[in-house]
Amino acid sequence: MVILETKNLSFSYPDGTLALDSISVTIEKGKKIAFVGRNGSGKSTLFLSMNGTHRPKKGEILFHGKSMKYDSKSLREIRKNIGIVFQNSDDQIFAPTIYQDVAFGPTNLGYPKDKVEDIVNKTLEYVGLTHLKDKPPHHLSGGQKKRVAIAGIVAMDPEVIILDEPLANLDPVGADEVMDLLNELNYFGKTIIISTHDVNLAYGWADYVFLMNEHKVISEGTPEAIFMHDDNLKAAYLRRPVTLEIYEEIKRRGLVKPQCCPRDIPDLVHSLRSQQLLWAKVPSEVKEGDYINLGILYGDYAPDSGYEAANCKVLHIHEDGLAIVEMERRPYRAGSIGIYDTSRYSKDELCDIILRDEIECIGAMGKRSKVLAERDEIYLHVTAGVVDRSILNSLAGQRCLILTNGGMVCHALKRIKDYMEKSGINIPVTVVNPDQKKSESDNINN
Ligand SMILES: Nc1ncnc2c1ncn2[C@@H]1O[C@H](COP(=O)(O)OP(=O)(O)OP(=O)(O)O)[C@@H](O)[C@H]1O
Repeated sequence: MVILETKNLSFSYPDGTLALDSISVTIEKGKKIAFVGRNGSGKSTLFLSMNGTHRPKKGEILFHGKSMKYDSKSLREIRKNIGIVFQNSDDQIFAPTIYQDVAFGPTNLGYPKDKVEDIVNKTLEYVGLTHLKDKPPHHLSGGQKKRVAIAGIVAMDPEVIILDEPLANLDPVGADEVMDLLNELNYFGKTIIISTHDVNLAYGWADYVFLMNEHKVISEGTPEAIFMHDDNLKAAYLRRPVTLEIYEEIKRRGLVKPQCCPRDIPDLVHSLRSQQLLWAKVPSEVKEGDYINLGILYGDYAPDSGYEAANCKVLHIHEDGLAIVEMERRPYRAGSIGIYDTSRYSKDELCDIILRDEIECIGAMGKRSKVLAERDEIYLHVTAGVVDRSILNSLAGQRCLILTNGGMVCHALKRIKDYMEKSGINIPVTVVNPDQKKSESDNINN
């Protein structure tokens, strides 16, 4: 279903600078959309047009199929439903305290005081800023300010959230936290639109990509369709994403399956091709006939087993120290992934599960789970890219546990099941503390 649309949209600034030149885009509801283009290509101007801040010189914008109007009542309605998070958080945050800042939107919408209080408290908890609510925003770090700005928009419960360069000036942990938040919002049905020059982010994250250059959309499509074609990237002065760059290099060496389009590390690992004989550099003490462990490959090697560590027999050592080695199949079971739902958190239960299941790798997704783990001194091995990292670790035989809550439980399960389906590798995965009441009622209903 289309939620937002622009038709032949053109816009020039009062000084005559043309910023948008006949832009026609269609945004599907519930999708993750990235506008990618170099500086000055028109992304920010397009976003400000999409929420009615800029009035187009030509063309129109449609929200739910209705042409945007510019009287104050219509604009208020549009801005409630299409929220923008600016690139620079200081342009967005202005109230004396974080609480007041987040309360600004809902108050302006005319909600009663107790409703505003309820919304702000829930939103601050959601973005993990409750403990800072009475602080002045200018004392916060860049990542915290970004979360306040997002909270201010989320508090109005818009259908579409637009973020201009959401990761600009954030450190890797701050960036991961913001992306976790956006994924969660999208999982609960929000349409998320971002602008970025980061091709890796757009390629790995988006469902659909628009490439912009010189005030125009020059191509659009799935990330695979856009980023596999150098012509597209050249035209927009962009580079190829790193995962594709690595894939192409190892493809040239015949080490991967052809026609893959890896979007993340698990995809890249899965694209590796089986090889029976290969050249390898071996330590000087190794003799012909020895076994050495060269690493881990799986998939084609052992289609019936979940996982395989490839041990290699050294057949011949060449005088330059390189050896021809033959891979031997040594199937092992994959590790496992447990998901612990922290909305039913109990420290004692969690510690029992960690001991009982001999968990080797614990990751936390979402602010609430991280805060609980920190409070109770549960050591977290992974705090970013938690699902992918757990998949990779479980493929290497580890027993992993993901702490998360709410809709992210289903999100993590889905991501792992999608990977299993795509790769044909079976990773045991369960919610280790299921909702008893819900499972009983599910049983009754079934
Ligand atoms: N207030 C303004 N007055 C005049 N020209 C402007 C103004 N704001 C932006 N422009 C011009 O409009 C064009 C599009 O700018 P815009 O900020 O939309 O691009 P962008 O893709 O968001 O860039 P960036 O990636 O640097 O944020 C540029 O040529 C820019 O110089």
